Amino acid sequence: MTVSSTMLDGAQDAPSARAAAAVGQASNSIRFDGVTVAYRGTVVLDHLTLEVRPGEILALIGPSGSGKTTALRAVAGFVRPASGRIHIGDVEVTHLPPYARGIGMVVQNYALFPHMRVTENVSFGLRAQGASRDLIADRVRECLRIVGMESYAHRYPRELSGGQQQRVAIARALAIQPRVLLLDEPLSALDAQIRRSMVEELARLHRDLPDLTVLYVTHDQSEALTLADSIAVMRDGRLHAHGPTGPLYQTPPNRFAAEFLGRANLLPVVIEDAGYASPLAQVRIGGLVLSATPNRSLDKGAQALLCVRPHALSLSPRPDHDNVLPTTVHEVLWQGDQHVVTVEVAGTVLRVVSPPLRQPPAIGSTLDLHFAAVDASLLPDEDHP
Ligand SMILES: Nc1ncnc2c1ncn2[C@@H]1O[C@H](COP(=O)(O)OP(=O)(O)OP(=O)(O)O)[C@@H](O)[C@H]1O
Repeated sequence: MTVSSTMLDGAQDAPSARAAAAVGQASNSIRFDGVTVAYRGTVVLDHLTLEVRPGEILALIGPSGSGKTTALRAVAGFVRPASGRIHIGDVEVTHLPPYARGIGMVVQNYALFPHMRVTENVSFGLRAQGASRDLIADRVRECLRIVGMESYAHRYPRELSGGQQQRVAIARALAIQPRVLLLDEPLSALDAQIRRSMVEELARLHRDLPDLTVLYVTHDQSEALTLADSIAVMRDGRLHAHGPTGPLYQTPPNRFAAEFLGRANLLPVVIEDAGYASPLAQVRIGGLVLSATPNRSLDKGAQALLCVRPHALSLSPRPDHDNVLPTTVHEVLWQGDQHVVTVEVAGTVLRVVSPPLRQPPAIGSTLDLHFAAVDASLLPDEDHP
């Protein structure tokens, strides 16, 4: 499943070549319109409608088996949808063969040709397209420069580390100048430290190539939050949430998205004032009223979940923190660069992440938490619809 072997092998017939040229000319968005994929009658991608806008990185995240790779393979042309349509730019590619779609692809296990040197691996797609020697030399040099691998051009894959092999795989995918780059868990075979530096490199790569549209499949929410302009959350073959990264993290639309995008404290509350006439909603927990960012789908009297991220809860008052929540301390953990304090309020356990504390609170003591209404969003309580 490599870009070189599977997508570029073989001669292109004339209509496919024309379509490929058209894909190259059109704007470089990726659009799924009601795409359904089934394996032996089992639906694994269910009416996916989603757009990756030109030049953005969209991270497709979700648990194992949620359909992320299937969606990406449908764009690549390795999976044929049972229904729905896929466009790259203005061109419908649903029925085009993989090599005619104008895409680059990088998968988890590098998939470099072991018997070819780095240069030959990177130039493979261009050679299959019949590009001139001068063009190939220029492109290979440029792509190896982009991924910082110029000085390894004559090595074989076995002479490279995992991170270096993945850089070569990225250079190979970029060599054909794709409008769209598909990345399927590209970092998951690497150890944690190299993964972090590769995330930074991918962010730099995207700054260097701002027109490149990237569909990035990962199950790692921190990679998605770091790299992506927008995030789509999948579950059981369905799209569960989609939006720009910051707002989606800050105001997730449902419990699954809130918890999949990072640690979320979810406190059951009742809507006291939905906030239609004011910038903030008011919610009640026991005898206490707190303010939060309104959710237009939640009316007065509805049961809801107040969502606050652990680092948005503070142990001391701040001028912009308008909410005070009295709690009881359950546990205090020092983790070097931070303290994690677990507290309880009205039967719900909350997690607070704080910079290291000189005087951590005692277990069993009462502790006021402070937080800003803008850091508190409201979700429907699916257990009490
Ligand atoms: N070729 C296939 N034949 C039959 N079932 C398949 C095939 N490929 C994938 N599936 C099934 O489709 C569902 C979705 O798989 P997919 O690989 O898209 O999930 P994913 O979200 O990418 O998971 P992971 O994070 O584990 O890679 C799974 O239940 C999987 O078992």
